[in-house]
Amino acid sequence: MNQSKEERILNFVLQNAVRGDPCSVLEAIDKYCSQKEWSMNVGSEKGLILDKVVEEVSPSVALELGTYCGYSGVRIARLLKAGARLLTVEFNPAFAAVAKQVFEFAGVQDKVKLIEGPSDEIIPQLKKKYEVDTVDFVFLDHWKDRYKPDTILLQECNLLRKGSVLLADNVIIPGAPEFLNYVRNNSHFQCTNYPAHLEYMKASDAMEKAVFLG
Ligand SMILES: O=C(NCCO)c1cc(-c2ccc(F)cc2)cc(O)c1O
Ligand SMILES: [Mg+2]
Repeated sequence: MNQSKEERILNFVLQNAVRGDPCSVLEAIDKYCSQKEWSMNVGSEKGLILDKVVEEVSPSVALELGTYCGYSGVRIARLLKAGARLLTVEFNPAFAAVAKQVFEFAGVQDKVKLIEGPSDEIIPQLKKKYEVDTVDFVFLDHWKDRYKPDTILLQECNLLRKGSVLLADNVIIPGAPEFLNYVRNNSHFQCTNYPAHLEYMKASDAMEKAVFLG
């Protein structure tokens, strides 16, 4: 049966990266997706913005919505302090299967809990089923029309605390206009825009940071 693009990316990692070396996994994915097949990983330019925000927040509990092949999950997990953890949510089972193997190859599997299913079902389970009190950092990179409803749901489930940081990918391409309007016109969020480019392309994109003020 023909391989999927995501399986081709995984195989390139297995053959070109170094087991247990997260940076080599990121480099391999960026090399494959810039030279062979474009794919929707956050990439190295926006990845540096992600790194800086994660280092600034130094989260004990990080949440990622939209795992895909695990590229941003590896980026986040490699920066977590001892004992900190990343919960990452992926709706697509085929993507989740690839991401699981990427996390294991990178050696970050002990810091990462990969949860398969729709974010609107999983978010309300985080406290009781996944033993979360509040989340310190959220990376939004899933379906763009889910950014706003899931931000509201996180608040309704009391998962945000004063200072919780949301970082959203793709607020220009594909775009998340409802989310941008929501957080930018909401007195409970302090927003910052980070202009960049679409991964592996010249087109403009941006990330938006929204700090919850409580
Ligand atoms: O849909 C996305 N993510 C959720 C997947 O479950 C996504 C899409 C794109 C993109 C696609 C097609 C195009 F033409 C331009 C951008 C980029 C991204 O970074 C993304 O995260
Ligand atoms: Mg994205």
